[in-house]
Amino acid sequence: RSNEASSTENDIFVRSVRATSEDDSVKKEDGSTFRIRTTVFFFIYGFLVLLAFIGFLVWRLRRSKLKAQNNNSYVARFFSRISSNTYSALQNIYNGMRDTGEAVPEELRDCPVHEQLRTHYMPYKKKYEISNENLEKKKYLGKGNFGVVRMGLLKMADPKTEEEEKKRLTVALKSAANCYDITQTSMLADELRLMCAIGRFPNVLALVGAVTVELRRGRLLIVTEFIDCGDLHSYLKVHKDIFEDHLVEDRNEKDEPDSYLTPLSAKRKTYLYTKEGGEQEEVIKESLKSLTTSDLLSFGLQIANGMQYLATIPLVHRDLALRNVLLKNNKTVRIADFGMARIHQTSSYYRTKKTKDAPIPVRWMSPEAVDNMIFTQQSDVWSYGICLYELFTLGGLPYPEIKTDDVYDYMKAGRRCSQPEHCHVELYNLMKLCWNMKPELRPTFSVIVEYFIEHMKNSAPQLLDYVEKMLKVEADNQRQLDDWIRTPQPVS
Ligand SMILES: Nc1ncnc2c1ncn2[C@@H]1O[C@H](COP(=O)(O)OP(=O)(O)OP(=O)(O)O)[C@@H](O)[C@H]1O
Repeated sequence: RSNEASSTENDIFVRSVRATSEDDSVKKEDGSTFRIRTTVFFFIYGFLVLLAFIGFLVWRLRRSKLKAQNNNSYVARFFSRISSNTYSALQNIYNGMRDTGEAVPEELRDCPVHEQLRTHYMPYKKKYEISNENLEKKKYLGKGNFGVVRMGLLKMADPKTEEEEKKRLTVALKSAANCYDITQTSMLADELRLMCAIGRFPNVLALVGAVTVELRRGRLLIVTEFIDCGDLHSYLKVHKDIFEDHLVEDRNEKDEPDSYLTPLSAKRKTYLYTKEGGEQEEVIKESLKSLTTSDLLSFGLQIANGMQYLATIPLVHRDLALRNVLLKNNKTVRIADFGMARIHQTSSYYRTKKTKDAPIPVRWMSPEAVDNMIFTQQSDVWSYGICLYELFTLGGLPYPEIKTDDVYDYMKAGRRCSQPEHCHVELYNLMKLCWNMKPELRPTFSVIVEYFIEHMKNSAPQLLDYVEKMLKVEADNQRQLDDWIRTPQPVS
């Protein structure tokens, strides 16, 4: 039995050995199948990756070929569309803008800048050049007589830190509506030279820089600060319904003359800055959803302030109207649009535009400017008086009851716009001074600013302080624009 038992154990042993060797051979078989499968898998995978890579290379190659073709056809289109005359005209504009380094001759120094524009003494300053790569074009903002304006983002030219690298400045980009139109490009180039000469001032739209490298191909871009709330005229019209009149009968000084400047005026009014309980009101709410007489007063002073600066250059604006004054969300304003179309008034371009689509704005123009199209600081002062009328009627049309064709005869006959409802009599008196038939008897912008300051010192001193503070902040902001265009200095 013991022999039987041991033979059974041997059998089991032999079986188990046989089984183990069978398992091994199965495992070996499995292993090699696995290896074959893996190799095939990697081979197919690698082949697919290779195919994809080749596909990508072919795509890149075709794309760059297409691009080159497009560029060539753009250049071909450009050269086929422009005649050699146009090309040399663009070359002339380009040359005319360059700084020759010559000093302005004595006799030209006090000439209005529009005169100086005809010479090469008012050059484009190279420090304003911006690399196209640092600009990103954004949405369309509007179109003027000869230019198209878009919003853009500007990258710092020479960022010093990671934070500066990421920063972007929102700007406005102005280009010619049709870059093959020599008149438009030349107006744009003149506007750029003019803006270089104007420099920076809180109530005047500031130049940030320009892209001029492709000017000989008709491409010129003026980069200005972005003023976010549109033009002042539209703002007043839209916000008419929320307007609050701060002008009240003066209850405190009944025995005093009606006005310190015009003692015989019928009404004595002052601006109210206290609530019922005697609590002090904010002079101006920064929110655009609030519009009061104080805001109108502040806008009037700011426009006069900007015009006073332009007059010192000396620059005649020629198209001063609230539609050409831009508003920022902190309620500061910028005079924009320096009347380039008017300088080119002799060109047929100007005439077709102004007679067909944009008639001469006779309601804003002084009689002598309508008569002979001669613009001076005094004709700007007349237009400023009209701006005051627009302000205090909340965007009302000057001479509303008169047809455009009859306006000239109406003002020639000595008739003027009537006193707006929300306007202090002293400010209406100022308007009438601006509308003197004799240009030499109208106040200068310096006198207008002084008049305003005097008026505010007497009736709204808090407001005067407030406006002065706002303008200091704006001057600082404009100074910082240089940081965006400052290019890396070569290491000495
Ligand atoms: N710096 C800016 N910031 C924000 N918007 C602007 C700026 N400049 C212009 N715009 C917008 O673009 C529009 C067109 O401006 P642009 O100065 O070209 O034309 P315009 O004043 O209507 O006409 P023109 O210069 O031909 O007399 C303006 O009405 C304004 O709404």
